[in-house]
Amino acid sequence: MSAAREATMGRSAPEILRWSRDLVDPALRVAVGELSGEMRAIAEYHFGWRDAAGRPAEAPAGKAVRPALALLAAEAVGGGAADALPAAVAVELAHNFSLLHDDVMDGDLERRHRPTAWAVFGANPAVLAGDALLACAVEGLAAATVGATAVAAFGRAVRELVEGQSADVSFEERTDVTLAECEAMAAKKTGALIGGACALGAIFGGGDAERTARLRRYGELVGLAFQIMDDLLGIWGDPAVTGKPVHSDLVNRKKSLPVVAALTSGTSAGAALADLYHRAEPLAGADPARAADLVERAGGRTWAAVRTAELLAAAHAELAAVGPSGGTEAELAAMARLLTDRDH
Ligand SMILES: CC(C)=CCC/C(C)=C/CC/C(C)=C/COP(=O)(O)OP(=O)(O)O
Repeated sequence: MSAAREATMGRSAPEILRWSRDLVDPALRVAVGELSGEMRAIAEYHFGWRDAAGRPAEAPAGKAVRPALALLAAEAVGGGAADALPAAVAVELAHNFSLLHDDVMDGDLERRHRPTAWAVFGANPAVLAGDALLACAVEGLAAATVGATAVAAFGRAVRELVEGQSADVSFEERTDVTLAECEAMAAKKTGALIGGACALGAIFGGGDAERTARLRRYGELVGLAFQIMDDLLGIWGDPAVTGKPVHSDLVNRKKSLPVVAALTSGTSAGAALADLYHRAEPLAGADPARAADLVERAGGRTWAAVRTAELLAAAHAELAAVGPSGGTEAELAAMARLLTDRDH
């Protein structure tokens, strides 16, 4: 490890995100710059680098947690962050592919405090821009020298992400979703790419199969806890901070984890929530606020806190078994805390 790197050990999670962004942003812009015409305009709008008219902008960007985890995972196995740049760029491109598609599928009009890309450019162009980002990610990985293992890890993460999204969509039509099914869905929809970011970082950092698998597992566990937090924000998040409408998941009757925990709680509040969720008419007026209250009273929020603590403990055990080099164990632990205790 370089002397410069040794001097930066023990950083806070916000410092890590800033460090990662400084490293990754230029490479991400180059990758997106490979796109042409409308695909590029949409991608640059979505990333916050341009406005809808194509003028340079500095709109609120995503948190970029996946690239930071990829860089830290490379360091955890004794490699350099710079070695893992292609991994960091690939996972951020794949993440944004999924957001572009997700907004179309959900009909969401706002993301990161701005109109969604599809609301500005149309659904078909936004879907294609997402596809183009995914293709860029594969191109970038293929151009790096680590070979088939990295491409396979990336393919697995994206396949599981899509499988998770498919399960999520299928839940919309069901009234009997179990908590175990919901967790399995979230583990794929969100855990797989966060686990994939850690695995890819480890591969690019020269990690062996065992440490790579442990870092993947760490990411999957943290990713599931991250989704639980995301679900809490979808119910109780402050729209001014999240950049999403108030009670967004409840308005759409999303079967998020705290909601399914409440629905399957066997409590009278859970039964009242089921009546509200499963009736024919959409939630309107005071319904979403009432649903939020019922989730709370049925124990959905308490379940989320207990499960998050369990997942973090399991994640830290994986991390300890990796025996990360330098101070990366503390830094990965700091990232896990930031991901699961956040307001946006
Ligand atoms: C195939 C397909 C359409 C899949 C959709 C999968 C999907 C949208 C999963 C949700 C994952 C998630 C918590 C996103 C927010 O990430 P974040 O908080 O890191 O977002 P940011 O980049 O805005 O910070």
